[in-house]
Amino acid sequence: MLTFKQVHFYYKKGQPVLENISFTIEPGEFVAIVGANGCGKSTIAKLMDGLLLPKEGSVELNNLDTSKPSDLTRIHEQIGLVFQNPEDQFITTTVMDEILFGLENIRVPREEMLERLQHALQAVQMEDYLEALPHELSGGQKQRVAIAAIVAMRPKIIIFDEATSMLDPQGREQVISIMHELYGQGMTIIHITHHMDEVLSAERMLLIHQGRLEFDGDPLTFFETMPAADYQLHLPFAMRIHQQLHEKAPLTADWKEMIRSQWSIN
Ligand SMILES: Nc1ncnc2c1ncn2[C@@H]1O[C@H](COP(=O)(O)OP(=O)(O)OP(=O)(O)O)[C@@H](O)[C@H]1O
Repeated sequence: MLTFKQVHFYYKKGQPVLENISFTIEPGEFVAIVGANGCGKSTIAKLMDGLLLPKEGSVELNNLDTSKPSDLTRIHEQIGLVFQNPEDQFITTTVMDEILFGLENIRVPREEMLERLQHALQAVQMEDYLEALPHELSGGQKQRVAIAAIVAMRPKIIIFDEATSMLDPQGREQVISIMHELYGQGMTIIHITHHMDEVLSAERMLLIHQGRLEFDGDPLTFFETMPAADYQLHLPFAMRIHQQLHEKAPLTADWKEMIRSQWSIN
């Protein structure tokens, strides 16, 4: 369980970025975090991981507190971060070394390393690229290797911080599908994104607006009932089309079903 309790944060005193943010994410949830540029989404990701500390309030992961230095190692073991630019994450020369590097750091036994390596590459469908050089891969493949390196560490939570934003539509779809695979296996997925079509694939959406948590709930409900444009958010494509066809008509159950089935949401 990941809990933000009345979190306040600023980089410069007198210029608050986050004010009184409280929410709890249960194990196995798929949560999208959205909001306009600069609203504080990446700051939230860094607070979750203990890279930043709240100025007031607390961030706790399974009774571990990010403000306690003695808790940080165990917090880092449980949270993996995937960033927008996978190249920022690469340290070594081959795909295999990239994944083994993290495992060596946390002293995983050799036999288990091979099993984790195989499983992680399978999860992102990159088994055939063991000896490939990460820098020579396509953008989508690089991102999948970055995800494999995190998956191999077996975190409980993976935060994807705009991890699809540099990818073409096919690459985005692959990454979203990997998120759903991991979610299906019980992992907690936190997806920070500007793509509202992707938000519909989450079961819950947190909207940050002017430093505050403005909405916490079902994404479809948000787009049906709240003025997305007021928060600098686009309507998802399917809902835009529906709105143009049936100006202001409420979404029918079968339309909702169709939108959900696009992402195989149950
Ligand atoms: N290291 C820093 N020092 C000072 N200000 C910062 C720092 N990092 C971020 N900020 C500021 O804090 C605010 C929130 O930034 P953050 O990166 O969390 O927003 P975001 O919602 O992730 O933005 P985007 O959608 O553009 O990626 C912004 O005004 C940003 O300029």
